[in-house]
Amino acid sequence: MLLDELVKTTDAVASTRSRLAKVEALAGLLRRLEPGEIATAVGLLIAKPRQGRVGVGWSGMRSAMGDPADEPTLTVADVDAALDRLLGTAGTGSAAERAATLRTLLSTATEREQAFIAGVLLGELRTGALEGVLTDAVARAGGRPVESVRRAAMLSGDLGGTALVAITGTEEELDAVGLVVGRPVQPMLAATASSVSAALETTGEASVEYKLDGARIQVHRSGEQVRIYTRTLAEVTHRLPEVVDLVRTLPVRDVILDGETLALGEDGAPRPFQETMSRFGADQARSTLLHPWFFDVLHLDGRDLLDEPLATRLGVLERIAPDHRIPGEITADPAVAENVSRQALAAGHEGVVVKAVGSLYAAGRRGSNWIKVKPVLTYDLVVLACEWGSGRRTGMLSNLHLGALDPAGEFGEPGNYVMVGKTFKGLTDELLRWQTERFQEIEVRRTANTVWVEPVTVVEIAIDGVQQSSRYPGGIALRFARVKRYRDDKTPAEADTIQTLRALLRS
Ligand SMILES: Nc1ncnc2c1ncn2[C@@H]1O[C@H](COP(=O)(O)OP(=O)(O)OP(=O)(O)O)[C@@H](O)[C@H]1O
Repeated sequence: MLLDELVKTTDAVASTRSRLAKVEALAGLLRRLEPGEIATAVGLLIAKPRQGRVGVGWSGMRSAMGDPADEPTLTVADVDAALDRLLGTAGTGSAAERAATLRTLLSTATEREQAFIAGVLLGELRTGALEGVLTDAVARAGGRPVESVRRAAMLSGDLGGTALVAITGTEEELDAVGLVVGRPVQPMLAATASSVSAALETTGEASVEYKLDGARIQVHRSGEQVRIYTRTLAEVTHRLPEVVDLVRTLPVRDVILDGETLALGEDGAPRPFQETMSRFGADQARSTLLHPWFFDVLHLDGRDLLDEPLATRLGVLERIAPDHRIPGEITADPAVAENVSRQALAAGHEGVVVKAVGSLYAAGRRGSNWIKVKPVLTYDLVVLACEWGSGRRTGMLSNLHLGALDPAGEFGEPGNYVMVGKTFKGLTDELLRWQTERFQEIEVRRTANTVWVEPVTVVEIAIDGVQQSSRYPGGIALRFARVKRYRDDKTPAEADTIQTLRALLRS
Protein backbone atom coordinates (compact mmCIF):
# COMPACT_ATOMS: atom_id res chain seq x y z
CA MET A 1 0.00 0.00 0.00
CA LEU A 2 1.14 3.54 -0.68
CA LEU A 3 2.03 5.54 2.41
CA ASP A 4 -0.13 8.27 0.89
CA GLU A 5 -3.26 6.17 1.38
CA LEU A 6 -2.42 5.67 5.04
CA VAL A 7 -1.66 9.36 5.61
CA LYS A 8 -4.89 10.42 3.87
CA THR A 9 -6.83 8.08 6.15
CA THR A 10 -5.27 9.64 9.25
CA ASP A 11 -6.23 13.08 7.93
CA ALA A 12 -9.79 11.90 7.36
CA VAL A 13 -9.86 10.45 10.88
CA ALA A 14 -8.59 13.71 12.36
CA SER A 15 -11.14 15.77 10.49
CA THR A 16 -14.23 14.03 11.82
CA ARG A 17 -15.54 14.10 15.37
CA SER A 18 -17.63 10.99 14.88
CA ARG A 19 -15.99 8.02 16.56
CA LEU A 20 -17.96 5.67 14.35
CA ALA A 21 -16.68 7.39 11.20
CA LYS A 22 -13.11 7.18 12.50
CA VAL A 23 -13.47 3.46 13.23
CA GLU A 24 -15.02 2.84 9.77
CA ALA A 25 -12.23 4.68 7.98
CA LEU A 26 -9.49 2.84 9.86
CA ALA A 27 -11.20 -0.56 9.52
CA GLY A 28 -11.44 0.02 5.76
CA LEU A 29 -7.73 0.81 5.64
CA LEU A 30 -6.82 -2.29 7.65
CA ARG A 31 -8.86 -4.51 5.31
CA ARG A 32 -7.00 -3.17 2.26
CA LEU A 33 -3.54 -3.92 3.70
CA GLU A 34 -1.59 -7.02 2.70
CA PRO A 35 -1.02 -9.29 5.74
CA GLY A 36 2.70 -8.47 5.65
CA GLU A 37 1.93 -4.75 5.97
CA ILE A 38 -0.56 -4.87 8.86
CA ALA A 39 1.84 -4.72 11.84
CA THR A 40 3.93 -2.01 10.16
CA ALA A 41 0.92 0.14 9.29
CA VAL A 42 -0.53 -0.08 12.79
CA GLY A 43 2.85 0.90 14.25
CA LEU A 44 2.98 3.96 11.98
CA LEU A 45 -0.60 4.97 12.77
CA ILE A 46 0.06 5.08 16.53
CA ALA A 47 3.60 6.46 16.13
CA LYS A 48 5.12 3.39 17.74
CA PRO A 49 7.04 1.80 14.89
CA ARG A 50 7.44 -1.98 14.89
CA GLN A 51 11.18 -1.42 15.30
CA GLY A 52 10.78 0.54 18.56
CA ARG A 53 12.80 3.71 18.98
CA VAL A 54 15.18 4.18 16.08
CA GLY A 55 16.95 7.09 17.76
CA VAL A 56 16.18 10.04 15.46
CA GLY A 57 15.97 13.41 17.25
CA TRP A 58 14.81 16.89 16.31
CA SER A 59 18.14 18.14 15.03
CA GLY A 60 18.79 14.98 12.99
CA MET A 61 15.33 15.26 11.51
CA ARG A 62 15.71 18.92 10.66
CA SER A 63 19.04 18.51 8.89
CA ALA A 64 17.76 15.54 6.85
CA MET A 65 14.67 17.42 5.68
CA GLY A 66 15.05 18.49 2.02
CA ASP A 67 12.75 19.25 -0.90
CA PRO A 68 9.69 17.00 -0.94
CA ALA A 69 8.70 14.75 -3.84
CA ASP A 70 5.82 15.94 -6.04
CA GLU A 71 4.08 12.60 -6.43
CA PRO A 72 3.41 9.97 -3.75
CA THR A 73 5.40 6.82 -4.56
CA LEU A 74 6.58 5.68 -1.13
CA THR A 75 5.01 2.45 0.13
CA VAL A 76 4.38 1.32 3.69
CA ALA A 77 6.97 -1.41 3.06
CA ASP A 78 9.56 1.22 1.95
CA VAL A 79 9.17 3.07 5.25
CA ASP A 80 9.45 -0.21 7.17
CA ALA A 81 12.66 -1.10 5.31
CA ALA A 82 14.15 2.37 5.99
CA LEU A 83 13.36 2.01 9.71
CA ASP A 84 15.02 -1.42 9.70
CA ARG A 85 18.12 0.18 8.18
CA LEU A 86 18.12 2.99 10.76
CA LEU A 87 17.88 0.46 13.56
CA GLY A 88 20.57 -1.74 12.01
CA THR A 89 23.10 1.11 11.73
CA ALA A 90 23.62 2.16 15.33
CA GLY A 91 26.79 2.90 17.24
CA THR A 92 29.84 5.03 16.68
CA GLY A 93 30.80 5.91 13.12
CA SER A 94 27.29 5.24 11.86
CA ALA A 95 25.99 8.83 12.03
CA ALA A 96 26.68 9.62 8.37
CA GLU A 97 25.07 6.43 7.15
CA ARG A 98 21.99 7.01 9.32
CA ALA A 99 21.68 10.60 8.09
CA ALA A 100 21.88 9.36 4.48
CA THR A 101 19.16 6.75 5.08
CA LEU A 102 16.88 9.37 6.60
CA ARG A 103 17.61 11.89 3.82
CA THR A 104 16.80 9.33 1.11
CA LEU A 105 13.56 8.38 2.83
CA LEU A 106 12.43 12.00 3.23
CA SER A 107 13.42 13.01 -0.31
CA THR A 108 11.03 10.39 -1.74
CA ALA A 109 8.19 11.62 0.50
CA THR A 110 5.66 14.33 -0.37
CA GLU A 111 5.40 17.33 1.92
CA ARG A 112 2.49 15.79 3.85
CA GLU A 113 4.33 12.46 4.08
CA GLN A 114 7.47 14.20 5.37
CA ALA A 115 5.48 15.73 8.21
CA PHE A 116 3.88 12.37 8.94
CA ILE A 117 7.23 10.54 9.08
CA ALA A 118 8.70 13.24 11.32
CA GLY A 119 5.70 12.92 13.62
CA VAL A 120 6.11 9.13 13.82
CA LEU A 121 9.85 9.18 14.47
CA LEU A 122 9.71 11.97 17.03
CA GLY A 123 6.78 10.32 18.79
CA GLU A 124 4.65 13.45 18.40
CA LEU A 125 1.61 11.82 16.85
CA ARG A 126 1.40 9.42 19.75
CA THR A 127 -2.00 9.87 21.27
CA GLY A 128 -3.82 7.42 23.46
CA ALA A 129 -7.06 8.41 21.76
CA LEU A 130 -6.05 7.03 18.38
CA GLU A 131 -4.96 3.75 19.95
CA GLY A 132 -8.45 3.28 21.37
CA VAL A 133 -10.12 4.00 18.04
CA LEU A 134 -7.68 1.76 16.22
CA THR A 135 -8.36 -1.10 18.64
CA ASP A 136 -12.05 -0.84 17.74
CA ALA A 137 -11.12 -0.70 14.05
CA VAL A 138 -9.01 -3.86 14.34
CA ALA A 139 -11.96 -5.63 15.95
CA ARG A 140 -14.24 -4.50 13.16
CA ALA A 141 -11.81 -5.38 10.37
CA GLY A 142 -11.27 -8.85 11.84
CA GLY A 143 -14.89 -9.41 12.87
CA ARG A 144 -13.77 -10.06 16.47
CA PRO A 145 -15.15 -8.79 19.82
CA VAL A 146 -13.45 -5.53 20.88
CA GLU A 147 -12.77 -6.99 24.33
CA SER A 148 -10.76 -9.88 22.84
CA VAL A 149 -8.67 -7.49 20.76
CA ARG A 150 -8.10 -5.10 23.66
CA ARG A 151 -7.07 -7.89 25.97
CA ALA A 152 -4.65 -9.42 23.46
CA ALA A 153 -3.10 -6.01 22.74
CA MET A 154 -2.64 -5.18 26.40
CA LEU A 155 -1.19 -8.56 27.34
CA SER A 156 1.16 -8.70 24.38
CA GLY A 157 1.99 -4.98 24.56
CA ASP A 158 1.75 -5.07 20.76
CA LEU A 159 -1.28 -3.72 18.90
CA GLY A 160 0.36 -4.36 15.50
CA GLY A 161 0.95 -8.05 16.18
CA THR A 162 -2.54 -8.33 17.66
CA ALA A 163 -4.04 -6.74 14.54
CA LEU A 164 -2.33 -9.34 12.37
CA VAL A 165 -3.76 -12.23 14.44
CA ALA A 166 -7.21 -10.61 14.72
CA ILE A 167 -7.49 -9.98 10.97
CA THR A 168 -5.75 -13.01 9.48
CA GLY A 169 -5.98 -15.61 12.29
CA THR A 170 -8.74 -17.60 13.97
CA GLU A 171 -10.70 -16.66 17.06
CA GLU A 172 -8.79 -19.35 19.01
CA GLU A 173 -5.47 -17.84 17.94
CA LEU A 174 -6.57 -14.41 19.15
CA ASP A 175 -7.75 -15.79 22.49
CA ALA A 176 -4.48 -17.67 22.90
CA VAL A 177 -2.54 -14.40 22.93
CA GLY A 178 -1.73 -14.13 26.63
CA LEU A 179 1.06 -13.26 28.96
CA VAL A 180 4.43 -14.50 27.85
CA VAL A 181 7.20 -14.42 30.41
CA GLY A 182 9.84 -12.18 28.87
CA ARG A 183 7.38 -10.02 26.92
CA PRO A 184 6.35 -6.88 28.84
CA VAL A 185 2.71 -5.88 29.41
CA GLN A 186 1.29 -2.39 29.77
CA PRO A 187 1.32 -1.52 33.48
CA MET A 188 -1.86 -0.81 35.43
CA LEU A 189 -2.09 2.88 36.38
CA ALA A 190 -3.69 4.83 39.20
CA ALA A 191 -6.35 7.54 39.45
CA THR A 192 -5.92 10.42 41.92
CA ALA A 193 -7.81 11.43 45.07
CA SER A 194 -7.23 14.34 47.41
CA SER A 195 -7.46 12.34 50.63
CA VAL A 196 -7.00 8.79 51.85
CA SER A 197 -10.56 8.60 53.15
CA ALA A 198 -11.97 9.79 49.80
CA ALA A 199 -9.94 7.08 48.08
CA LEU A 200 -11.15 4.44 50.53
CA GLU A 201 -14.75 5.46 49.96
CA THR A 202 -14.33 4.62 46.28
CA THR A 203 -12.43 1.36 46.71
CA GLY A 204 -13.97 -0.14 49.84
CA GLU A 205 -11.59 -2.47 51.67
CA ALA A 206 -8.17 -1.80 50.25
CA SER A 207 -4.50 -2.53 50.34
CA VAL A 208 -3.09 0.84 51.41
CA GLU A 209 0.52 0.87 50.26
CA TYR A 210 3.44 3.29 50.43
CA LYS A 211 3.87 5.21 47.20
CA LEU A 212 7.61 5.08 46.65
CA ASP A 213 9.09 7.81 44.50
CA GLY A 214 11.35 5.78 42.30
CA ALA A 215 11.04 4.19 38.87
CA ARG A 216 8.46 1.59 37.91
CA ILE A 217 9.91 -1.78 37.03
CA GLN A 218 8.35 -4.91 35.57
CA VAL A 219 10.54 -7.93 36.17
CA HIS A 220 10.26 -11.15 34.17
CA ARG A 221 12.10 -14.29 35.21
CA SER A 222 12.12 -17.53 33.27
CA GLY A 223 14.53 -20.01 34.86
CA GLU A 224 17.84 -18.18 35.20
CA GLN A 225 16.88 -15.62 32.54
CA VAL A 226 15.76 -12.27 34.03
CA ARG A 227 14.56 -9.23 32.10
CA ILE A 228 13.54 -5.83 33.49
CA TYR A 229 11.34 -3.24 31.78
CA THR A 230 10.38 0.38 32.56
CA ARG A 231 6.93 1.99 32.67
CA THR A 232 7.19 2.56 28.91
CA LEU A 233 8.30 -1.06 28.38
CA ALA A 234 11.90 -0.19 27.49
CA GLU A 235 14.30 -2.95 28.53
CA VAL A 236 16.77 -1.90 31.23
CA THR A 237 18.02 -5.31 32.41
CA HIS A 238 21.71 -4.50 31.95
CA ARG A 239 21.36 -1.30 33.98
CA LEU A 240 20.12 -3.10 37.11
CA PRO A 241 22.41 -6.10 37.80
CA GLU A 242 21.71 -6.04 41.53
CA VAL A 243 17.97 -6.40 40.90
CA VAL A 244 18.65 -9.27 38.47
CA ASP A 245 20.74 -11.07 41.12
CA LEU A 246 18.09 -10.61 43.75
CA VAL A 247 15.25 -11.90 41.57
CA ARG A 248 17.34 -15.01 40.76
CA THR A 249 17.32 -15.90 44.47
CA LEU A 250 13.49 -16.01 44.73
CA PRO A 251 12.05 -19.53 45.19
CA VAL A 252 10.29 -19.62 41.79
CA ARG A 253 10.95 -20.81 38.24
CA ASP A 254 8.86 -18.37 36.20
CA VAL A 255 7.48 -15.10 37.49
CA ILE A 256 6.34 -11.60 36.40
CA LEU A 257 6.58 -8.97 39.13
CA ASP A 258 5.44 -5.34 39.16
CA GLY A 259 7.16 -2.85 41.44
CA GLU A 260 9.17 0.25 42.00
CA THR A 261 12.91 0.60 42.35
CA LEU A 262 14.76 3.35 44.14
CA ALA A 263 18.01 4.32 45.76
CA LEU A 264 18.12 4.35 49.55
CA GLY A 265 20.59 6.16 51.77
CA GLU A 266 22.46 4.45 54.61
CA ASP A 267 19.73 5.51 57.03
CA GLY A 268 17.15 3.72 54.87
CA ALA A 269 15.53 6.98 53.72
CA PRO A 270 14.90 7.40 49.98
CA ARG A 271 17.53 9.30 48.02
CA PRO A 272 16.40 12.06 45.60
CA PHE A 273 14.66 10.77 42.49
CA GLN A 274 17.48 12.05 40.25
CA GLU A 275 19.85 9.51 41.81
CA THR A 276 17.56 6.65 40.89
CA MET A 277 17.14 7.97 37.36
CA SER A 278 20.86 8.46 36.84
CA ARG A 279 21.14 4.67 36.99
CA PHE A 280 18.88 4.47 33.94
CA GLY A 281 20.93 7.01 32.01
CA ALA A 282 23.79 6.41 29.63
CA ASP A 283 26.55 7.12 32.14
CA GLN A 284 25.44 4.34 34.52
CA ALA A 285 26.72 5.97 37.70
CA ARG A 286 27.08 2.87 39.88
CA SER A 287 27.68 4.60 43.19
CA THR A 288 24.07 4.10 44.30
CA LEU A 289 22.53 0.68 44.75
CA LEU A 290 18.92 0.27 43.70
CA HIS A 291 16.46 -1.67 45.83
CA PRO A 292 13.38 -3.24 44.27
CA TRP A 293 10.04 -3.12 46.10
CA PHE A 294 7.32 -5.30 44.61
CA PHE A 295 3.62 -4.57 44.87
CA ASP A 296 2.12 -7.08 42.43
CA VAL A 297 2.65 -10.45 40.77
CA LEU A 298 1.13 -11.16 37.35
CA HIS A 299 2.33 -14.68 36.68
CA LEU A 300 3.81 -17.55 38.69
CA ASP A 301 5.16 -20.86 37.37
CA GLY A 302 2.86 -21.32 34.39
CA ARG A 303 -0.21 -19.63 35.90
CA ASP A 304 -1.46 -16.15 34.89
CA LEU A 305 -2.67 -14.25 37.97
CA LEU A 306 -4.10 -11.13 36.26
CA ASP A 307 -7.66 -12.27 36.76
CA GLU A 308 -7.18 -13.22 40.39
CA PRO A 309 -8.28 -10.66 43.00
CA LEU A 310 -5.55 -8.42 44.44
CA ALA A 311 -5.81 -10.11 47.84
CA THR A 312 -4.83 -13.44 46.23
CA ARG A 313 -1.95 -11.86 44.29
CA LEU A 314 -0.63 -10.20 47.44
CA GLY A 315 -0.76 -13.56 49.21
CA VAL A 316 1.41 -15.04 46.46
CA LEU A 317 3.80 -12.11 46.71
CA GLU A 318 4.09 -12.59 50.47
CA ARG A 319 5.01 -16.23 49.89
CA ILE A 320 7.67 -15.68 47.23
CA ALA A 321 9.21 -12.31 48.13
CA PRO A 322 8.32 -11.42 51.75
CA ASP A 323 11.43 -9.27 52.20
CA HIS A 324 10.83 -7.19 49.11
CA ARG A 325 7.15 -6.28 49.40
CA ILE A 326 6.20 -2.66 49.43
CA PRO A 327 5.06 -1.70 52.95
CA GLY A 328 1.31 -1.40 53.41
CA GLU A 329 -1.75 -2.73 55.14
CA ILE A 330 -5.13 -4.16 54.16
CA THR A 331 -7.94 -2.22 55.80
CA ALA A 332 -11.39 -0.67 55.38
CA ASP A 333 -10.85 1.71 58.30
CA PRO A 334 -10.00 5.31 57.30
CA ALA A 335 -8.07 5.84 60.56
CA VAL A 336 -5.80 2.87 59.86
CA ALA A 337 -5.33 4.02 56.25
CA GLU A 338 -4.46 7.56 57.39
CA ASN A 339 -1.90 6.08 59.71
CA VAL A 340 -0.19 4.19 56.86
CA SER A 341 -0.12 7.44 54.92
CA ARG A 342 1.46 9.34 57.83
CA GLN A 343 4.12 6.65 58.23
CA ALA A 344 4.90 6.75 54.50
CA LEU A 345 5.33 10.53 54.55
CA ALA A 346 7.39 10.43 57.74
CA ALA A 347 9.74 7.94 56.05
CA GLY A 348 10.21 10.42 53.19
CA HIS A 349 7.93 8.78 50.62
CA GLU A 350 5.43 10.47 48.33
CA GLY A 351 2.15 9.27 49.77
CA VAL A 352 0.09 6.09 49.35
CA VAL A 353 -1.69 4.09 46.68
CA VAL A 354 -5.08 2.73 47.78
CA LYS A 355 -6.07 -0.47 45.91
CA ALA A 356 -9.40 -2.32 46.02
CA VAL A 357 -8.67 -5.79 47.45
CA GLY A 358 -11.04 -7.54 45.07
CA SER A 359 -9.74 -5.87 41.92
CA LEU A 360 -8.15 -7.65 38.96
CA TYR A 361 -4.96 -6.44 37.28
CA ALA A 362 -6.22 -4.16 34.49
CA ALA A 363 -3.16 -3.91 32.25
CA GLY A 364 -2.78 -0.50 30.62
CA ARG A 365 -5.80 1.02 32.37
CA ARG A 366 -6.04 4.02 34.65
CA GLY A 367 -9.16 3.08 36.61
CA SER A 368 -10.48 3.71 40.09
CA ASN A 369 -9.30 0.38 41.52
CA TRP A 370 -5.94 1.98 42.20
CA ILE A 371 -6.01 5.49 43.63
CA LYS A 372 -2.94 7.52 44.53
CA VAL A 373 -3.00 10.12 47.27
CA LYS A 374 -0.11 12.58 47.44
CA PRO A 375 -0.16 15.59 49.76
CA VAL A 376 2.07 17.61 47.48
CA LEU A 377 0.33 18.69 44.31
CA THR A 378 2.43 17.70 41.32
CA TYR A 379 1.57 18.14 37.67
CA ASP A 380 3.24 17.13 34.44
CA LEU A 381 3.70 20.23 32.28
CA VAL A 382 5.45 20.95 29.00
CA VAL A 383 8.42 23.29 28.62
CA LEU A 384 7.56 26.01 26.08
CA ALA A 385 10.62 28.26 26.48
CA CYS A 386 13.49 28.99 28.83
CA GLU A 387 15.18 32.22 29.91
CA TRP A 388 18.92 32.68 30.37
CA GLY A 389 19.99 32.80 34.01
CA SER A 390 21.92 35.52 35.79
CA GLY A 391 24.50 35.62 38.60
CA ARG A 392 25.73 32.11 39.29
CA ARG A 393 23.55 30.85 36.46
CA THR A 394 24.91 33.17 33.75
CA GLY A 395 25.28 31.23 30.50
CA MET A 396 22.77 28.60 31.65
CA LEU A 397 19.16 28.26 30.48
CA SER A 398 17.31 28.55 33.77
CA ASN A 399 13.78 29.97 34.07
CA LEU A 400 11.30 27.54 32.49
CA HIS A 401 8.07 28.65 30.81
CA LEU A 402 5.48 25.99 31.61
CA GLY A 403 2.47 24.99 29.54
CA ALA A 404 -0.61 22.86 30.28
CA LEU A 405 -2.30 20.84 27.54
CA ASP A 406 -5.48 22.26 26.04
CA PRO A 407 -6.96 19.19 24.32
CA ALA A 408 -10.26 20.75 23.28
CA GLY A 409 -8.85 24.10 22.15
CA GLU A 410 -10.64 26.17 24.80
CA PHE A 411 -7.81 28.73 24.76
CA GLY A 412 -6.45 28.37 21.23
CA GLU A 413 -5.74 25.52 18.83
CA PRO A 414 -6.85 22.07 20.10
CA GLY A 415 -3.84 20.11 21.38
CA ASN A 416 -1.74 23.22 22.03
CA TYR A 417 -0.19 24.21 25.34
CA VAL A 418 -1.32 27.16 27.44
CA MET A 419 1.32 28.94 29.50
CA VAL A 420 0.56 28.83 33.23
CA GLY A 421 3.75 29.99 34.91
CA LYS A 422 7.51 30.01 35.16
CA THR A 423 10.04 28.52 37.54
CA PHE A 424 13.78 28.23 38.05
CA LYS A 425 13.46 26.55 41.45
CA GLY A 426 14.44 22.98 42.24
CA LEU A 427 16.96 22.67 39.40
CA THR A 428 20.21 20.93 40.29
CA ASP A 429 23.47 21.94 38.55
CA GLU A 430 23.28 18.72 36.57
CA LEU A 431 19.74 19.52 35.35
CA LEU A 432 20.79 23.07 34.45
CA ARG A 433 23.64 21.75 32.33
CA TRP A 434 21.40 19.18 30.74
CA GLN A 435 18.58 21.59 29.87
CA THR A 436 20.96 24.26 28.56
CA GLU A 437 22.26 21.78 26.01
CA ARG A 438 18.97 20.06 25.28
CA PHE A 439 16.86 23.19 24.77
CA GLN A 440 19.26 24.60 22.21
CA GLU A 441 18.93 21.35 20.26
CA ILE A 442 15.15 21.73 20.12
CA GLU A 443 15.15 25.53 19.79
CA VAL A 444 12.63 27.07 17.41
CA ARG A 445 13.50 30.75 17.87
CA ARG A 446 15.12 33.10 20.38
CA THR A 447 15.29 36.66 21.66
CA ALA A 448 18.07 38.15 23.79
CA ASN A 449 16.62 36.66 27.00
CA THR A 450 14.63 33.65 25.95
CA VAL A 451 14.94 30.48 23.86
CA TRP A 452 11.64 29.03 22.60
CA VAL A 453 11.62 25.27 22.13
CA GLU A 454 9.58 22.51 20.50
CA PRO A 455 6.90 21.55 23.06
CA VAL A 456 8.22 18.03 23.64
CA THR A 457 9.78 18.07 27.11
CA VAL A 458 7.59 16.95 30.02
CA VAL A 459 8.56 18.21 33.46
CA GLU A 460 6.94 17.32 36.77
CA ILE A 461 6.25 20.46 38.79
CA ALA A 462 5.23 20.72 42.44
CA ILE A 463 2.94 23.65 43.30
CA ASP A 464 1.05 24.98 46.29
CA GLY A 465 -1.97 25.76 44.15
CA VAL A 466 -3.06 28.17 41.44
CA GLN A 467 -4.31 31.74 41.48
CA GLN A 468 -6.31 33.86 39.09
CA SER A 469 -4.13 35.75 36.65
CA SER A 470 -4.71 38.16 33.81
CA ARG A 471 -1.14 37.69 32.60
CA TYR A 472 -1.58 34.19 31.18
CA PRO A 473 -4.11 33.16 28.51
CA GLY A 474 -5.65 30.38 30.63
CA GLY A 475 -6.57 32.90 33.33
CA ILE A 476 -4.53 31.16 36.03
CA ALA A 477 -0.94 31.15 37.31
CA LEU A 478 0.89 28.49 39.31
CA ARG A 479 1.75 29.33 42.94
CA PHE A 480 5.23 28.46 44.19
CA ALA A 481 6.11 26.21 41.29
CA ARG A 482 9.28 24.14 41.60
CA VAL A 483 10.80 21.42 39.44
CA LYS A 484 10.58 17.89 40.80
CA ARG A 485 12.04 16.10 37.81
CA TYR A 486 11.99 15.66 34.06
CA ARG A 487 9.63 12.91 32.91
CA ASP A 488 11.34 11.20 29.98
CA ASP A 489 8.80 8.43 30.41
CA LYS A 490 5.88 10.64 29.41
CA THR A 491 4.92 12.16 26.06
CA PRO A 492 3.61 15.74 25.84
CA ALA A 493 0.20 14.32 24.94
CA GLU A 494 0.12 12.84 28.47
CA ALA A 495 0.71 16.24 30.13
CA ASP A 496 -1.86 17.59 32.58
CA THR A 497 -4.54 19.82 31.11
CA ILE A 498 -5.41 23.47 31.67
CA GLN A 499 -8.86 22.26 32.72
CA THR A 500 -7.34 20.13 35.52
CA LEU A 501 -5.33 23.10 36.77
CA ARG A 502 -8.27 25.49 36.54
CA ALA A 503 -10.33 23.07 38.65
CA LEU A 504 -7.84 23.79 41.50
CA LEU A 505 -9.13 27.36 41.62
CA ARG A 506 -12.45 26.04 42.82
CA SER A 507 -11.15 23.54 45.38
N1 LIG B 1 2.59 0.78 45.97
C1 LIG B 1 2.54 1.23 44.71
N2 LIG B 1 1.61 0.75 43.87
C2 LIG B 1 1.52 1.19 42.60
N3 LIG B 1 2.34 2.11 42.07
C3 LIG B 1 3.30 2.63 42.86
C4 LIG B 1 3.45 2.21 44.21
N4 LIG B 1 4.50 2.90 44.73
C5 LIG B 1 4.96 3.69 43.77
N5 LIG B 1 4.27 3.56 42.63
C6 LIG B 1 4.49 4.34 41.40
O1 LIG B 1 3.41 5.23 41.28
C7 LIG B 1 2.82 5.17 40.00
C8 LIG B 1 1.32 5.20 40.16
O2 LIG B 1 0.80 6.37 39.62
P1 LIG B 1 0.35 6.40 38.10
O3 LIG B 1 -0.15 5.07 37.71
O4 LIG B 1 -0.56 7.53 37.98
O5 LIG B 1 1.71 6.61 37.33
P2 LIG B 1 2.36 7.98 36.90
O6 LIG B 1 1.52 8.61 35.85
O7 LIG B 1 3.77 7.65 36.58
O8 LIG B 1 2.23 8.84 38.22
P3 LIG B 1 3.24 9.53 39.17
O9 LIG B 1 3.75 10.69 38.40
O10 LIG B 1 2.37 9.91 40.34
O11 LIG B 1 4.29 8.52 39.53
C9 LIG B 1 3.27 3.86 39.39
O12 LIG B 1 3.47 3.98 38.00
C10 LIG B 1 4.55 3.52 40.13
O13 LIG B 1 5.66 3.95 39.38
